[in-house]
Amino acid sequence: MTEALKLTDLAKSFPVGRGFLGGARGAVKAVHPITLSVRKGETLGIVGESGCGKSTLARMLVGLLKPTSGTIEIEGEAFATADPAAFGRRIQYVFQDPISSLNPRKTIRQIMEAPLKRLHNMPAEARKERIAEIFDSVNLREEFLDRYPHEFSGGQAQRIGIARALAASARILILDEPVSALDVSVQAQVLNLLADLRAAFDLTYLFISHDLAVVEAVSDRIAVLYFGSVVELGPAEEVFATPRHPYTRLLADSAPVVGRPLAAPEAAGTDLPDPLNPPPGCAFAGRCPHATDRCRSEVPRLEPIGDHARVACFHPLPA
Ligand SMILES: Nc1ncnc2c1ncn2[C@@H]1O[C@H](COP(=O)(O)OP(=O)(O)OP(=O)(O)O)[C@@H](O)[C@H]1O
Repeated sequence: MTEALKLTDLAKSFPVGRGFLGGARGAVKAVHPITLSVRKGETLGIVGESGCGKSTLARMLVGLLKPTSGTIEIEGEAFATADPAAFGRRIQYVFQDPISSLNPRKTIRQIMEAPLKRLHNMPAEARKERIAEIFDSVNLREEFLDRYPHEFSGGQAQRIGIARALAASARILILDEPVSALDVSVQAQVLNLLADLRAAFDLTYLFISHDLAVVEAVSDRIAVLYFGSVVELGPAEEVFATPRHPYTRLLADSAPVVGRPLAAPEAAGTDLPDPLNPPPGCAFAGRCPHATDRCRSEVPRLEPIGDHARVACFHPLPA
C-alpha cells in the first residue's frame, strides 16, 4: 500500500437560492469531478486563485463537507463506510488561522487532550506523556499548556494547531494555507518544522496555498486548480518552470517573485466563468490565447503528457 489518499471523481455542488416553492434555484459547482492519488510520504501542493475550490476540496477530505459524488479512500479504505473516529486518526486538518480555529475558552492542554480522549480513549497518565512528547516535537515549552489560545503569537499558535493534528496520530495532514497569515520570517520556521515532522513521523501532506513560491519549495508534486478542476499535475520542479497548461503559464508569469502571493493574472482578463452557469467547454477558454472552437464546446480531460505530468488541455504548451 503506497497510496495515502485516492480520490475518484470527487465533486461538490452547493445548492443556491430559493425558488418559488422553496427549492434550490441552481447549484454552484465548487469542485468538478477530481481523480488523483497522493503517495505515502508525499507533499502534494494545491494551488489556484481565490474561489477555485481549494477549501471545498480540503473540507471534503476531512469529512467537514459531504461530497456530492465520487469517493475518497484513505490508506486503502473508503471514507464513507468507515467510522469517523477511524478517519480522524488518519487524516487531520490544519487551519489557516490558528487562533480562531482553537476554542478560546479552553486551555491548550484541554485542546490537546480532546483527540486523545475521543479518538484513542487514552487514560490520563498516557495523555500527559503523549502531549509532552508532541509539544517537544513542535518545539513548544510544556508550560504553554496551561495558557489560552489568545496568549500566543501567530507562529506559536500555528505550532499548536499542528500539535493538535499530530495528537490524533494522523499520518495525513491537510495544510490549508498554513503560513499565509504569518510574517515571512515566521513562515520559514513553520515550513522547516513541517519538513522535519514529515520526515520524523512519515507524514503525507496536502499543502494548499495561493503562494506559488511556497508551494514550489515544499511540494513533491503540484496540482493546479482552475474553476474547480485540476488542469495540470506534475513534479514541483517542472510545473511552473515548464508549464504545459496556458493557465499555469499565466500563473507562473504573474507571480515570479519569491513570496509574492498569487493574484488573479491581469494579462488575459480576469473574468472567471459564472459558477452558476459554467461554460460548455474548457473553463479557461475565455481567457486563453490559444482557445479554438473545440475548447469552447468540449471539456478537456486530465491526460498524461510527457513522463510524469498530466494536463487538461487540447493545445498544451511545448515542454
Ligand atoms: N457554502 C457554499 N455555498 C455556495 N457556494 C459556495 C459555498 N462554499 C463555497 N462556494 C463557492 O464554491 C467555489 C469554491 O470556493 P472555495 O472556498 O472552495 O474556493 P477557494 O479556492 O478555497 O477560495 P479562497 O482561496 O478564496 O478560500 C466558489 O465559487 C465559492 O463561491
